[in-house]
Amino acid sequence: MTNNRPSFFAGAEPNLLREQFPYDAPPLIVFDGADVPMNRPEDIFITDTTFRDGQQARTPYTVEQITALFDLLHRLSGPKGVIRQTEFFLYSEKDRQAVRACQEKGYTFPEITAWIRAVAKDFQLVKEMGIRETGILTSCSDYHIHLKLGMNREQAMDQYLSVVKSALAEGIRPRCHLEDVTRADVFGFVIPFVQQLVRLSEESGLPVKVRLCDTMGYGVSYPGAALPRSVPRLLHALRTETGIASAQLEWHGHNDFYKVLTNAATAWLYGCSGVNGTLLGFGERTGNTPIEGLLFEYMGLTGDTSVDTRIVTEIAEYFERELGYTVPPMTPFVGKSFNVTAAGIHADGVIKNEEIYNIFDTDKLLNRPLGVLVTDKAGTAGVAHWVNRQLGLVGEERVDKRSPGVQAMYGWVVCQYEDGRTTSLSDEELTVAARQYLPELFTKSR
Ligand SMILES: CC(C)C(=O)C(=O)O
Repeated sequence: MTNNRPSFFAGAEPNLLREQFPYDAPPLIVFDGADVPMNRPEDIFITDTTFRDGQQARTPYTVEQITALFDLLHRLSGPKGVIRQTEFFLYSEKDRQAVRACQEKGYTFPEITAWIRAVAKDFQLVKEMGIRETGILTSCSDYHIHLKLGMNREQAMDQYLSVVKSALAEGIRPRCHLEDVTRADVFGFVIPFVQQLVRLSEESGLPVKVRLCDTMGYGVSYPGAALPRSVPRLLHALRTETGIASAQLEWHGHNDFYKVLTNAATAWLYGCSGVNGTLLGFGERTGNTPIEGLLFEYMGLTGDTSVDTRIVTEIAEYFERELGYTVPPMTPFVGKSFNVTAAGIHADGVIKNEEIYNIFDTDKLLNRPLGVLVTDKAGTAGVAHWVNRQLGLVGEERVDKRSPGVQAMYGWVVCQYEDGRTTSLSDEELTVAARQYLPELFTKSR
C-alpha cells in the first residue's frame, strides 16, 4: 500500500452507484453540468479481439479458420497497419498452434498479442512464444471487486499491481483490461490504479497499456453526462489526472444499449488512440464494436483511403461460406439488404441517380452494387431498375418504367402478392417473368 492513496480507498462496503444503476429500472444517464473538450490523438487505429472476446461468444474456430481470418485481417489492415494488433488465447495446445501458424506468416500487422490468466506460468508462455504484449484482467468496479472477487479495493489494487510487476519483470508489456470501468468509482479506484500504472511504466521503460472495458455497454457519448458513464469524461479524467499517453489507452465496448460504435468513435475523439473491435461484431452477449463499422468511421475521421475496403465483403462471405453464419440482412456494410431499396418511389430516384439512395459508391468500395428488391411496393420503376441491372442494360438499351412490357411484368408482380405472398421475389422468378413479358430482351442476338 503506497501512502498517496486516498483515505476512502479501502472502504469495506461496495459502492454500487445506485443513483445511476438502480437495477430494477433501466440505468440512468445523469447530467451534472460539467463539460470537457475534445482531444483527438494524432495517431488513431483499430485493435482486434475476434479470437478472444469474439471467440468467447461463438463456437471456437479451428486453426485453419483462425489463420484464414488472420490473413483477411492482415489484408484489411493495409500498408499503414490500421488494424494494429489482434489478441489470442494461449490456454490450450490448439490456441498455441493457431498463434504459431499466424506468427509463421511474418506479418507486421496486426501484431499478435496474448490474453492470459494472471499467473507466473502464463507469463512464461507469453515469453516463450515471442509475444511482447499480453492482456490481463484487472476488473475495476465494486460489482467485480467486492461482489465477484470478494475483495476490497486495496486488495484488488495490490493483486493487480503485483501481476503487472511480474509481467514487466519478464520484459512483457502488460495491457490491463479495466473490466466494467463504466460502472466503477472513477476517482475512488480507477484513477489511483492508473496513476500507479503510469508510475510503473516510467520506472520500467515499458508502457503499460490500459484498456477501458465498457463491459455492460453502459458508456454514453455525451460530454455532459456524469461519471462513470460518460466516455468523454472518463477519458478526460484519465488523461488529466494520471498523465497517461493516448497511445497507452484503448477502448473496448459492448452493444447492450446500441451505442457500441458511437462510444468507440467518441473514445477516439476524446483521447484514446486504440479502439478495439471484432469482425462482424461477434462478442459477449450483444457483441463488440464491429471492425467494419470502425473502419468506415476511421476513414471518415482521418480521410485515410489506404485500406482496401472490399476485403470487408470477402470477410462476410467467408463467415457465410466457411462458418455457416447468416449475416443479419440489415447489418450495415455487410448484410444482404444494406444497400437494397424496395419501395417504388425510391427505385424511381435510383433510376435517376443512384446517389440519391446509396450511402456511397458501394460497388467500388465494397463490391456491392446498389440493389432494388422487387415486391408489389417496388412499382414499375423498381421492375425497370431490376431488369436493367440484371441484364446489364445501359444507355439506349435500358427499358423504361412506362414500357408496356415493364407494366405487364409489374402487373404479374402485383398478382403474386394478391394471392397472399409475403416474401420478396427471387432473381430466378423475376427472370422467368421477364422472359415472358419482355421476350425481345432475350433474343439470340442479345
Ligand atoms: C473480460 C473483459 C476483459 C472484457 O472483455 C470486457 O470487460 O468486456
